[in-house]
Amino acid sequence: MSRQHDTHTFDMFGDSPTASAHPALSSTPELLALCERWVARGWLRDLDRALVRFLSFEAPDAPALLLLAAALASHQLGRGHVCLDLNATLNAPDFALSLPPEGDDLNDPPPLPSEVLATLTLSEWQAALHHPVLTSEGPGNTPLVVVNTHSGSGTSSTRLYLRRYWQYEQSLHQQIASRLEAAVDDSHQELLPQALNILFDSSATLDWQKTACALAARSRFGIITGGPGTGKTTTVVRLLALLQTLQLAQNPDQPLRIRLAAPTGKAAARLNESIAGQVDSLPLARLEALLTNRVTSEDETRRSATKTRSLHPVNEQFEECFNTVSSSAIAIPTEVTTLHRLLGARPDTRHFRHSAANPLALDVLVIDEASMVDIEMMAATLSALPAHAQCILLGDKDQLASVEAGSVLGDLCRRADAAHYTPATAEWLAQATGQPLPAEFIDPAGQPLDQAITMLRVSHRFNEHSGIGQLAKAINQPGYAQTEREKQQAVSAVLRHGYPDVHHLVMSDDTALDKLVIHGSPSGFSGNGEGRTDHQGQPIAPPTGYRHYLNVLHAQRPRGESFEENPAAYNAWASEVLSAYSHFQLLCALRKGPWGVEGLNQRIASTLRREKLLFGSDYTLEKGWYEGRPVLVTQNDYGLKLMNGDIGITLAVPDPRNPQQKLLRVAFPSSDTEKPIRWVLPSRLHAVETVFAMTVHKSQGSEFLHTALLLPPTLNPILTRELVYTGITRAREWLTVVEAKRGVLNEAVVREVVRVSGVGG
Ligand SMILES: Nc1ncnc2c1ncn2[C@@H]1O[C@H](COP(=O)(O)OP(=O)(O)OP(=O)(O)O)[C@@H](O)[C@H]1O
Repeated sequence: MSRQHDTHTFDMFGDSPTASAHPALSSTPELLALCERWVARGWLRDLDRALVRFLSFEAPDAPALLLLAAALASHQLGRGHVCLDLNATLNAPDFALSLPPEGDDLNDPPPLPSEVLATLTLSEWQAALHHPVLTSEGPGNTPLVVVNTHSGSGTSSTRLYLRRYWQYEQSLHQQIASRLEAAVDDSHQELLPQALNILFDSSATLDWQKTACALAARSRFGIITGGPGTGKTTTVVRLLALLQTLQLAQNPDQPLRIRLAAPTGKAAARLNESIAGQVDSLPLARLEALLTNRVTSEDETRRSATKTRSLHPVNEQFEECFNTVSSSAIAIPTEVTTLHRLLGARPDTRHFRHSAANPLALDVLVIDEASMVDIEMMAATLSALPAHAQCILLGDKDQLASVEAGSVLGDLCRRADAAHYTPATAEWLAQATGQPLPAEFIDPAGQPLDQAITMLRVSHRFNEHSGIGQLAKAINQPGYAQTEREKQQAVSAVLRHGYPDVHHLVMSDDTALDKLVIHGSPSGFSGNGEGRTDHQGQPIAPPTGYRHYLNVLHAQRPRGESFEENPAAYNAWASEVLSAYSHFQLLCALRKGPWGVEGLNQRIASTLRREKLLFGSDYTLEKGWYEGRPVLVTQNDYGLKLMNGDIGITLAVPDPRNPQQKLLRVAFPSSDTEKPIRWVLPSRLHAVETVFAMTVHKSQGSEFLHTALLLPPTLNPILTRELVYTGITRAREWLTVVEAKRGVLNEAVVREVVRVSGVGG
């Protein structure tokens, strides 16, 4: 439902809405009544209504149109938008505001935004936003900020912010701009090409990983973005070795203090694991030799120098603080923390211990999974960085953004596909990396931010024979490169092509979904999914459904010994069950209704019970605890050492007081090699949900051997290109795309999340 707005219906007698306008546009009591109805229906939050009341109390003369805009700006914040975009709202009110929300049956609904705003013009709304007490166009202390922008093509747009979020955006702009302006000390940059050549094998084609390292090393702010398996982690580990080498060339006794962070505990744990593996393969000895040779030759030429410079492995105190690899002078950290911990979250306040007034003690900060960092956290983090520090963001710009307000990485990387490197950057890169840049990536009008971003473009996990990789590529083609129709055709072509790792399932009846969740529907893959090998020639386990982990659970249960007598046997069993669970995961877009997590969880539990894979009454299957119940942790619990996103499986173990009886315990994997399983009493778990079905939002940062992405039969504002992309890229080896009704996928892939903000634009 989109309509064009012009000023032709503008009231010739002034800025008030036309006579046919909805009464809530011109009367504050009517507007408050409308807000009440929207709140009662769950369309607005209490908070949104409270804001309107507060503003109308502070400024009784405020026009209803302004109050409405404030209510909607607050509503948009709750949906992840930093501000209200008036143009987008008027063009497609219900879509822009995602109303009615998911799960509303539309029985006797209150007026839809499209009805309320039907006669309103942009200029009427803009005019109503001028108010001396409530709004300003920037600095000041009004609760709201109006930002008008004019593009070169003559179009104007208006955004309304709650002041706090405008300030976050300003702070982010300033922080990034000042970091981009400040040059990194490059007195030892002549080492750069040599160190890069040690870290990267020579390549006949352009090595974007090498480019990324070079660019990130010359700036105090850098972004490395790329899809799954493009080597973000590999690159950043090499980058850290590079930065440390350049630093030690400058000052052998003062290694860089490097910290690694991620937005969630789960993401931090994942990076932790992959970094530890990657650091071992670094050519540290060759980098050290480069430094030592250099020190020696310098000393020879500068015979007058009194201080002999040599490389020492870093001292113990440094190691302890920064958890670095110790055997080398080139200290690379291996421990990843959450941003909350890094900044020093304090209970009951949104302020952190570290801020501009008390900056972090570090020289380099790497933030992984940066697409999940919201604007408030990003602004707080950049403010807490010392001026000299380098900040590097890693992430996939095309993934869904954080659930909180702001899509900072996506916004900053809007121009990353075409790179836009200036000729000066291209020349510098050619010298540093020995690789000339193709002309298509060079743009004399490139902006400073463009020069600090590298997009990794080659997936080392999905090659051209991988349907998962090809589908991700087809979905992600930038809008300027093709029409919507072309994108839909490209996506359909991948699905029709018959790639061995992708199964497209259009549900004709209910049994298809049941078969999928039980068996994984291997017959949907060529050769029943048998006989595939990975790039190292290792066999890939065929696609499975939930029967697999439940079979492991029942077949491998330790017999004869109690938990206390042989904890190792129970730990081994739980590890096998957890590993088998990671072979399959059903993802869906929605939370509510039969196609949402809630309905699907009930349905799948009943199906598995019918199959005699789960046992328990209906009640316990839906809500209670039963053996085999997989649960997802939805909030960090530092006491239990469980992180938001962790998955555990409920297992029955003999009761030590009466071994004939069973007790339920939830088994979670742990990184502690001594205690590989964390056994938790169900009663201690307060923030968990059953996870036979998981929303795509919750799946971010996780991967499953076989991922099935289920799309509901009708379109919904949640169904977008980013959601489909994020869902399919959770698949490591097997992907089933399930359409409850043919055509929904095609519609979804051409709908972009339009996160509204002024970041990056
Ligand atoms: N230049 C390369 N040549 C060959 N293999 C590579 C290269 N870079 C990365 N890889 C391999 O590709 C796989 C994925 O790399 P990596 O984990 O660094 O990617 P990523 O982008 O961080 O992945 P994710 O999306 O899971 O976060 C790893 O097995 C890694 O060893």
